[in-house]
Amino acid sequence: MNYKLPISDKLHWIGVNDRETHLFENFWPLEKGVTYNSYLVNDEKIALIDTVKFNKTDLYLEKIKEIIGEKDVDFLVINHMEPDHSGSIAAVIKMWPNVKIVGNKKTFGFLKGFYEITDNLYEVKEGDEINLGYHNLKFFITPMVHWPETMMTYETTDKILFSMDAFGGFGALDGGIFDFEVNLSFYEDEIRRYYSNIVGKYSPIVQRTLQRFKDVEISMIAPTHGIVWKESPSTIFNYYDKWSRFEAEEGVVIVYGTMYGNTAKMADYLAKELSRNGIKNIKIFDASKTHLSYIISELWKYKGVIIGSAAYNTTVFPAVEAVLSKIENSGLKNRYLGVFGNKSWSGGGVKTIMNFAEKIKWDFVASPVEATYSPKEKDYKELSLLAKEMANLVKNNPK
Ligand SMILES: Cc1cc2nc3c(=O)[nH]c(=O)nc-3n(C[C@H](O)[C@H](O)[C@H](O)COP(=O)(O)O)c2cc1C
Repeated sequence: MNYKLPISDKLHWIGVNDRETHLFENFWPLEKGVTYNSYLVNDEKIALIDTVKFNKTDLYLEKIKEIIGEKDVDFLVINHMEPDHSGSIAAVIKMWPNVKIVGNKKTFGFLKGFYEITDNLYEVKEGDEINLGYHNLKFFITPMVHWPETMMTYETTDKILFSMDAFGGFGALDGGIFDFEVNLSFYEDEIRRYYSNIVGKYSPIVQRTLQRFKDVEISMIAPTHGIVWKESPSTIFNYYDKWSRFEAEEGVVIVYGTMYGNTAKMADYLAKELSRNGIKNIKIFDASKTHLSYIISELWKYKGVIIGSAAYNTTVFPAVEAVLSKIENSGLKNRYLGVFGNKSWSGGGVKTIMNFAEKIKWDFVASPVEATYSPKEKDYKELSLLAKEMANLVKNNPK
């Protein structure tokens, strides 16, 4: 069986699709799977760039042998030690015991910690190069994008950036591996879901890292998940630039938690009023129904956010609490925030969201609207005001 899928003369994509795993990092839904991308440089010297998760090791080794036959692997470059990429390192060493393990100082702490691997280490520092023949690898140390040991490998002859998790996304590859071979809208959404949930917390560092690459010519971006950007690497580079600056589009996301539907009624009313005020991109999410990763992804896209909750044991509804906690942890900035909710006695939902609002320091819009038992005429009037003010702000003030 021929697994070869060259991406240029001597360079092969030897990634694998994983459609069995339900949850990435045992938390993020993988409705359409994920890839673990690895690359093989079959030059005078042979190098692997990153490996794959342990559940795909056999297939991975088979792919390498299919291309290099009985030859030896000279270098294994480890851009990132997260186990979905480092999970086959031990198997590679077992198969090709002379392989030199290329990483930075921090990489080797992880390598010993996870796998007790301490031999044949080849340490690289910022700007170091390894010549393989035609291809030449240069290393950029990029700590905290999104782990301490992360680095990127730049191939200087053909100007290819092996960017590890940066620029990657969820979604298995169903045939095409390049940007020009696939329906991009699906992958772009999944790249934003990946960015916002996995990398987004480190946005200020991502932004500084992007600046370092501003003057580096890049003809292809080859990440460790998802598609390879060959036709238009600037597209994904510009998305990352925008997302890491928290720049957002005109639109409003409404997230709510409800038990018996009264808070949902308020959410629908808000959406109708936003629409009446000219907002076209309105996304409503029941926090119990939609996994928070999809909600966070939309929050990263749109300027306006309205969060509502029924009171629940003196606090906010649990599914909304999870969203608030994730937003706070992600460090998302520069959004407009409206708040609403429902109670039958002490309240607690709106109060908890207001505490969150104080901490998060987004621009607060109108007064919070809290109904009792169910929304009444007075509450609807207040919701109309909130929607109107939100619509004006997101339409007129770029974020
Ligand atoms: C398990 C549970 C806990 C609740 N805790 C509170 C509470 O602490 N304070 C309060 O005012 N209402 C509380 N309520 C009442 C609801 O918040 C209230 O009836 C609200 O109108 C429900 O909105 P919903 O129809 O959107 O679910 C609780 C209801 C349930 C079922």
